[in-house]
Amino acid sequence: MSDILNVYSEIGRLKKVMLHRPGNEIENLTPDLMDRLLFDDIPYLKVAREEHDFFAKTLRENGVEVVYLEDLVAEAIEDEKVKEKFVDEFIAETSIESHRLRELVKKYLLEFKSNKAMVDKMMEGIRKEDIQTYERVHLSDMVGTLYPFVVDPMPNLYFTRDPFSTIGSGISLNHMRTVTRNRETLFSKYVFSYHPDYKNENIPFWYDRDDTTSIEGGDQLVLSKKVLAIGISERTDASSVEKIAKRIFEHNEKFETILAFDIPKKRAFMHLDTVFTMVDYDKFTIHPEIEGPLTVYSIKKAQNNEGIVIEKEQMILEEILAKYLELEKVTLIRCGGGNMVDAGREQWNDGSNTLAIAPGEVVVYSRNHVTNKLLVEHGIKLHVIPSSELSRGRGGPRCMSMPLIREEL
Ligand SMILES: NC(=O)NCCC[C@H](N)C(=O)O
Repeated sequence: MSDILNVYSEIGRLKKVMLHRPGNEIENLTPDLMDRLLFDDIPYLKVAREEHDFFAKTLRENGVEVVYLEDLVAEAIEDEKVKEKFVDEFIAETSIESHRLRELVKKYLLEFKSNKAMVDKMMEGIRKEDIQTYERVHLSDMVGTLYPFVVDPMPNLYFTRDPFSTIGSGISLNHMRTVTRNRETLFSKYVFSYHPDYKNENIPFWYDRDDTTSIEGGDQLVLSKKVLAIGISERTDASSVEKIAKRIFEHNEKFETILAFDIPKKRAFMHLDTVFTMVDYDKFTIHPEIEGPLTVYSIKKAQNNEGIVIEKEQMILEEILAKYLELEKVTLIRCGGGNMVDAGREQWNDGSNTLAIAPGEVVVYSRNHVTNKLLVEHGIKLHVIPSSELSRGRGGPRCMSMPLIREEL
C-alpha cells in the first residue's frame, strides 16, 4: 500500500483529504460573472468560511488529516525557478494579450511577501485597481474598459473534488469542460509535480490536463479495488472514459471494470456525484430522476490484453452494482424519499452528494432533512454540517473534498 496516495474505495476510513478554504475569490463574484463562473448566487464569504471550518473540524475530530490546496501549492513552488515557471504558465492561461501587461502582472505577483500570499492572490483574481495602485498605469488601452478584472477569480476552487482525483495510487489530472475550471488544474499539476511529498514518487497520471477531451473528478468514483464508476455527463465525454480506462488497464492497476454511467446532460446533474454517492458497502444515495434515463456500460480489458471491451449492461442498477461489487443485494436510498418535490429541492442542494468517512458514516448538509432522515433510517451515521452559503456554489461534502488516503477495506 502506498502511503502517499491510496484510494481504493469510496468508503474506506478517510485518513487524509485535501480541501480549499473559500477565499477572497468569492468576494470577486459578480452577478454578471455568475453564469460563466458556474455559480447560481453569491455566497456570503464570512459565513461560507465558518461553515467550511466546521466541515474541516468535523473531519479532524474523526481522525482525518486535513491539508489545504493553497498550502500545498505554496510549498511546491519553494524553488525560485519552479515559482517563475508557475507564474508564467498561470499568466499564459489568462486572457491578457498585452505583453506589457503580462510583464507587469508577473512582477506584481512575484513581489508578494510569501508564496502563500501570492497563491491566494492568484486564486482571488486581480482587479484593475490592484495593478493601478501597484504601479500608476492607465489600463484602459490594454483591457476592455468596462471589464473590472485583469485576471478572473476562481470561485469554484473550494470544490477540490473536480480538478484532479486520486484513483488507486495514481492521479487523474483532469481536463475540465470550462475555461474557468481548467485554470484550477494548474495548481494540482504543480502539487503533484513539485511538492516535496510527491515529486520523487513516480506517481502515475491516468489523465492529463493537456488531454483534449474533458473529464471531471465529480464523475470519478472508486467503488471498490476492482470497480470504478465514471459518469458520462455534462462535464465528462465518453471518449475520456475510454482513454482513462485504457491507461489504467495498461498500468496493471488493480481495477478490472469501469462502469460508465451515462446520465442526462443537465446543469443540476453536472457530475455523477451530484446524483449518486456510495454510503456503505451495499448502500448508495441516488436521485430518482436519473434512474429512468440512466444507461450503464461496462468497460473491461480485452482478453488478449489489447484494448478494451465495452458492453451495454441490461440489468437494473441495483443488480449491476450487486454483480460487480460481488454482493447479494444493494440498496438505493432515494434523495427526498422519491417524492418529486423533495427530491428536486434536495438534489439541487446536494442531498445525494455525501462524503463517506468510513463505511456507513457520511458527512451531509443540514438543509437536506428529508434525505438525511432516510439515511438514518437505513442505519447510516450522519455528520451534519451547516450549509446555507456553501451550497450556493452547487456542490456538497463530496464535491468539497479530495481524498488522498483511505484505509483499505
Ligand atoms: N463534484 C461536483 O459536483 N462539484 C460541484 C461543482 C460546482 C461548480 N460550481 C461547478 O459548476 O463546477
